[in-house]
Amino acid sequence: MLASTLISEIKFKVVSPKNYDDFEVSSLVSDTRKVEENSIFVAIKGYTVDGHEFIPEAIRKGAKAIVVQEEIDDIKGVTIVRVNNTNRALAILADKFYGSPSSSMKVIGVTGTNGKTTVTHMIEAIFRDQKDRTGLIGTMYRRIGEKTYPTANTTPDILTLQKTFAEMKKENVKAAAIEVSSIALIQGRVWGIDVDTAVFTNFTQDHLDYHKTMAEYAHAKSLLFAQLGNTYGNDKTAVINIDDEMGKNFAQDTSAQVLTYGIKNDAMIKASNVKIHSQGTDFDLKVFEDEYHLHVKTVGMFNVYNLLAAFGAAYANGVSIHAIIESLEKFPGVKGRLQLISSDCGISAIVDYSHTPDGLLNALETINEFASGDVYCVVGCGGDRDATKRPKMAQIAVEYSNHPIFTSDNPRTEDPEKILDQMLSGVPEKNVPVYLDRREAIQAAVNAANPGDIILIAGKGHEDYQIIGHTKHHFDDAEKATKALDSREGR
Ligand SMILES: CC(=O)N[C@H]1[C@@H](OP(=O)(O)OP(=O)(O)OC[C@H]2O[C@@H](n3ccc(=O)[nH]c3=O)[C@H](O)[C@@H]2O)O[C@H](CO)[C@@H](O)[C@@H]1O[C@H](C)C(=O)N[C@@H](C)C(=O)N[C@H](CCC(=O)O)C(=O)O
Ligand SMILES: Nc1ncnc2c1ncn2[C@@H]1O[C@H](COP(=O)(O)OP(=O)(O)OP(=O)(O)O)[C@@H](O)[C@H]1O
Ligand SMILES: N[C@H](CCC[C@H](N)C(=O)O)C(=O)O
Ligand SMILES: [Mg+2]
Repeated sequence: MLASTLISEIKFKVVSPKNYDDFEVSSLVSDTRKVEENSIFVAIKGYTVDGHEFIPEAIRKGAKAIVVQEEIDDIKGVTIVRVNNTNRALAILADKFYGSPSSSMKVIGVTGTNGKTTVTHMIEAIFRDQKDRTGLIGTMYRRIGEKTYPTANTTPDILTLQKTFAEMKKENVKAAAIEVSSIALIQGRVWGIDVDTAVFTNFTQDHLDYHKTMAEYAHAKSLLFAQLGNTYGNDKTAVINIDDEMGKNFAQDTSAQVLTYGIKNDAMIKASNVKIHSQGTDFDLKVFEDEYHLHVKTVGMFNVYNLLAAFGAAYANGVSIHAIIESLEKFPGVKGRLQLISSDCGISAIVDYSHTPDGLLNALETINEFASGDVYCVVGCGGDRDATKRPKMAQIAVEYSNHPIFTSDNPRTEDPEKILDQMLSGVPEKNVPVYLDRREAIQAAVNAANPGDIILIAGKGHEDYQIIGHTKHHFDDAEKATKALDSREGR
């Protein structure tokens, strides 16, 4: 594609020199480490560094045009495009450069504090069963059909995102489910993505290190719905949990058509008579006036909400009710979400990715529904993340389990002892055992438990690593739990 074709996409800009030499663009990049001959380099002001500082490097490596938001001196042989906001320019350029791939498929964006990964996997499963080629982008991976690719963020940066959609288009993907984090919404990582259906799961505390207040966090989440569709009638749909107060606001504010779901309130898609067992859940489902009964493999009230969300997304995209129900009934769950590790010694471990107060509360309430013995809870909190979650998660572990054990999650660059002290500050009157080493905490729970007891290992779910400082070490809760339970069997 010619540079002039791309540059003309940005309406409001200053280009110097005015009569620049056109060239065939080899790549569009925002990271100088990826610049090659004939790249366009977009300088982004980041949280750690300012991309404008790397302009000399970009030019050395062969960039022929630079997009900036600061005034810079002319550079011989280089076209400079100055805009008001380089993030926005990058979104416009990326969509054009990759040929607007998201417009060629159904895109379902899922946002909310908890449940995004679970709901996107449920949606993927429904469309797969329709024999549609599917795409999935989220915390665990990017997946196109059967192929998975690693990912650094829950919602990737705009270039990775557009590149992934371009690959999906090439692979003839018909429906893609994508997790949209609040941080991504604030940073404009989904600008230019043609989202057809926006799903809201729930709103509780997380990420206050980043958003500072719950109001700002809510504003971030609202953007997905505010940005959906246009001010005229359209075919976009917002699928909204109406039992959540914030959901009511989003339903009120979007110009898209709204499909509501819930259990407590009068929703278009409504579950009732929910019965939770250790191996599954039963409930009645009403879709407008029609009634159905579901027996699903996923456990817990919160998963009923996730199922309703996925149902809504598929229904909004024309999948038949019977087909959706069939897919949801056989959905096996997601790795690290209430993942059961059974053993011959009669003690069960459950690995769960609950890393927010509400997530932990839900996981423990669900386990308490079917636990016949005592409940242990091994839990820690991540470093370089919302510190105000720590005392709250500690309180929930103490209140909703018989035997809380505190340990490290991903300390990242924080001192793990300080994180544990902040957890303990939430339960000053309790004498909770503390193990800095997560493996030892899991082993201690297994050693102390009796047959019939359940051990919840919360916070890291599918993660197969522990981040200490800037280094990722191999660590897998399920693997450690299996090993500890095996050692117990041998006794
Ligand atoms: C705070 C935050 O969101 N940071 C994100 C941000 O990084 P940053 O602003 O620090 O980038 P930077 O290092 O300052 O670089 C600025 C610019 O200079 C460029 N650069 C940099 C170095 C160089 O040599 N040359 C160069 O050109 C960079 O490519 C970039 O364009 O942009 C990066 C690229 O898009 C992200 O990967 C990174 O996410 C970091 C890893 C992160 O931890 N983010 C978390 C907080 C996050 O986004 N989480 C959400 C929610 C999780 C959930 O709830 O599931 C997520 O969506 O993952
Ligand atoms: N609908 C829900 N409501 C409340 N808690 C939930 C819900 N769904 C899942 N959880 C809890 O939150 C944990 C994380 O679930 P999931 O990974 O699906 O959420 P997520 O929104 O993708 O999280 P992240 O923000 O890390 O991407 C689960 O292990 C479970 O304990
Ligand atoms: N996507 C979430 C994951 C948290 C997982 C937990 N194990 C932690 O490290 O805090 C985040 O980045 O906040
Ligand atoms: Mg997720």
